[in-house]
Amino acid sequence: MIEGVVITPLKQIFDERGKVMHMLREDSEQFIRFGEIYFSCTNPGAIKAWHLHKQMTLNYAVIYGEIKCVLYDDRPDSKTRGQIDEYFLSPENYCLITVPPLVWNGFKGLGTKVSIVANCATIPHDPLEIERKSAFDSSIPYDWGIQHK
Ligand SMILES: Cc1cn([C@H]2C[C@H](O)[C@@H](COP(=O)(O)OP(=O)(O)O[C@H]3O[C@H](C)C(=O)[C@H](O)[C@H]3O)O2)c(=O)[nH]c1=O
Repeated sequence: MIEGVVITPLKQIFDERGKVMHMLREDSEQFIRFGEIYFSCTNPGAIKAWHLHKQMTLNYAVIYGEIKCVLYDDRPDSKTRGQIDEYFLSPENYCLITVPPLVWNGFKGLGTKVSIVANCATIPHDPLEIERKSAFDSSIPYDWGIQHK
């Protein structure tokens, strides 16, 4: 796992009316501070990548649909420099993925419906603290196409 990334399994509480999905509480080990929560909705097959936040710690949970979330570490001082990690996130694999600043991240919508990624972030959205690259930028060694094995 990329240095500084934390995966926390999350609880869902079901009853005949529906369910409650946990996400983040102030007494969680992963809680740093509250900046903003927003929901990124991704169409099937769409790729939202690459983003790098210079200051924001991300806390992602996929509350609906399914995404492939990909992380790439190019931090010069990181023990996991050069590593790519893939996570398949959905209510069926319901967890919080905490991503520290300076780790490249992106995701692709899977399945046949819109996917909703909640981000409970440590600072409010600020376009000036985000760096972006095309999903197909050759400086990141990742192919977003489906890999048939
Ligand atoms: C998040 C946000 C976005 N915007 C504007 C900026 C763009 O004009 C437009 C789409 O934003 P963006 O291309 O950044 O959307 P996503 O690719 O879904 O990414 C966003 O959601 C994923 C999960 C990330 O964590 C990104 O950091 C976050 O930016 O909404 C705002 O005006 N306010 C906001 O709070």
